[in-house]
Amino acid sequence: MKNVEHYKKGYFMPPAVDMSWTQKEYPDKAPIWCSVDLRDGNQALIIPMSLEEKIEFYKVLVGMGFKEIEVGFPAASETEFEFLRYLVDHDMIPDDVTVQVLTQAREHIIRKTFDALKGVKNAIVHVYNSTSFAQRQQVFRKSKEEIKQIAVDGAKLLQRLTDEAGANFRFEYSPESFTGTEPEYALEVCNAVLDVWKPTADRKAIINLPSTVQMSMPHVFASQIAYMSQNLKYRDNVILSVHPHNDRGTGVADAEMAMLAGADRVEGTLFGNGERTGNADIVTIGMNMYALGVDPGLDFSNMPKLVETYERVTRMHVHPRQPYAGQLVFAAFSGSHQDAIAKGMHFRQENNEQYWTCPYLYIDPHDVGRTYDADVIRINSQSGKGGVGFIMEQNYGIDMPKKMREDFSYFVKEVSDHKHQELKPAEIYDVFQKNYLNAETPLKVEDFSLKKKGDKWVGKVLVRANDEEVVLEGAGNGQLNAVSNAVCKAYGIEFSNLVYSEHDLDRDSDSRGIAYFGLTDKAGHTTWGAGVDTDTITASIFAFMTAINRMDGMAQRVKFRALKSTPDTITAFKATSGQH
Ligand SMILES: CC(=O)SCCNC(=O)CCNC(=O)[C@H](O)C(C)(C)COP(=O)(O)OP(=O)(O)OC[C@H]1O[C@@H](n2cnc3c(N)ncnc32)[C@H](O)[C@@H]1OP(=O)(O)O
Ligand SMILES: CC(C)C(=O)C(=O)O
Ligand SMILES: [Mg+2]
Repeated sequence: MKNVEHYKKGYFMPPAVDMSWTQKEYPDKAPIWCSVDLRDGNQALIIPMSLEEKIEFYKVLVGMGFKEIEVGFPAASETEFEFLRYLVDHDMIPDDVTVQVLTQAREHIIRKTFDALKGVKNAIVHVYNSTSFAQRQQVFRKSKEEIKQIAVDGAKLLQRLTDEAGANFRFEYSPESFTGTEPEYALEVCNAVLDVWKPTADRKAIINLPSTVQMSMPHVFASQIAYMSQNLKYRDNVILSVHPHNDRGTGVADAEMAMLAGADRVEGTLFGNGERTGNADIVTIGMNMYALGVDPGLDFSNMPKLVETYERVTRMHVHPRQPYAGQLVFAAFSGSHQDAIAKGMHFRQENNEQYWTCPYLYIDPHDVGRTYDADVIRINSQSGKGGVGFIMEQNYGIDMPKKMREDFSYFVKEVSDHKHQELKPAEIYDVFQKNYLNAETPLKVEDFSLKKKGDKWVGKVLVRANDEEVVLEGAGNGQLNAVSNAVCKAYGIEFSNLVYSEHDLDRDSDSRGIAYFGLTDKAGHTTWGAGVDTDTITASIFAFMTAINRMDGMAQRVKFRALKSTPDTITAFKATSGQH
């Protein structure tokens, strides 16, 4: 980067302050939140929101529990002015909600703002002027005294117009570009404004310190806030507010550390919309508190709806990796993550855990209206048996033996790898069905019969092989054993390490069961099969035959042996079948 010598820090360190706030781990209560979506967020949009869009967004903010909402800059445009009038005329400001309006510290702008406020019961009039070194030097070309005077004059006019209106509006002052302002000077200006307003316990004033342009690391911003908090006049009657932007990508951290350092209030927007890189994201700040067990006092429980409305009315997009809200923020594609999540979910169920401790998921996706099925475990070529097994269990109630899951996961991986895409649950089930379920080649079970003779079972299986029908017969200690012996003897099959399990497919209305078989051949290769039927023994035979069919060299073996029964044998079998 060839121009690095063009840069140096643009902020000023505050004089030494009490830094004991650095010992706090996290804010232990929610701040007063103020949404500036409809003002700072709106002024940063390519196409600012229309009246209808602002109304819809406003309703969402009220519904979430915001008690202070900056509804606009009424002097900026007709839409901004009309929006506030609409809220007043349609009685849309609940008694416990205070609307806030922003104005420059200029007389005609302030007067226009007060025109918009007629009839409003609870309002915060927010006045600002820039105080930074750069703005004093380049924009205003005024001395520190002259800049302070702009603030004082603005403060006086707010007081006068409020008195004239017989209103009880509250006031907020922002030394805009605070982060580029010498802290001692910012303090001097804010104290001068407070001397005009003389805030009381009944009518507190808000001093709002913006990182209009973020310039430092969060601990520097927080120490500037600590300095202001510890030195402001009328401190008990001042609500100290912060308004971080995100130029360095640490808007959230600025807000969080500022709260530790003394801030009582946070201005920000949903999903961090706002000028340039945005404002502090209130969703993330609030959810960060929630995840540490502190109630943020705002309702984020239907995040998908929040995202949908936000994207529609602002025409902005929530990034898939946006904390708590992005499409992919709960998704685990990688095998080891999926395995741990699936085990974590089981552990939670089994142990009735009070606290959320599931690996890889910072919060329970359900708490923000997300689902495990669609949002958490997602399958691609990076996935493993844990994730694939979880999907099959969650979506289809299929709980394969552990080793079968592993075998299955390689099929799934291969399909995903070749298609070069994510596989949805239905596609994963399709892979299962094609590879494991009721396989009918080279041997198709057409019927079977089982009879007890003494302490043995005799099994007869009618199979179709090479397009011929053949009745196979065998005996064994159990029913399956009899069938297995019949088939293995006929085709000279040997296997060991038989794995068997079965369970109900409880999601099925016709109460079908599923059975699984794993067989290991002489070369040590294990093949798996599954069978589904309303009858357990039938399901088991299908599973067994699928595993047999999938053994190495079965097709050649069946072809080579070319077994077939006489028509008489088949007729005789059919006459006695259906007795299982
Ligand atoms: C960091 C922030 O987000 S601050 C909020 C920024 N948001 C907006 O500006 C959106 C709404 N603003 C607007 O629509 C317009 O700026 C208006 C209607 C408010 C004012 O419009 P205009 O008067 O035409 O223009 P503009 O805002 O550029 O005014 C510049 C003048 O105001 C002065 N000024 C700017 N801000 C302030 C302030 N906060 N207090 C006092 N004077 C100010 C400038 O020094 C400049 O003075 P000059 O005319 O002597 O050179
Ligand atoms: C008006 C002020 C508070 C502002 O938006 C900023 O400085 O970012
Ligand atoms: Mg701002």
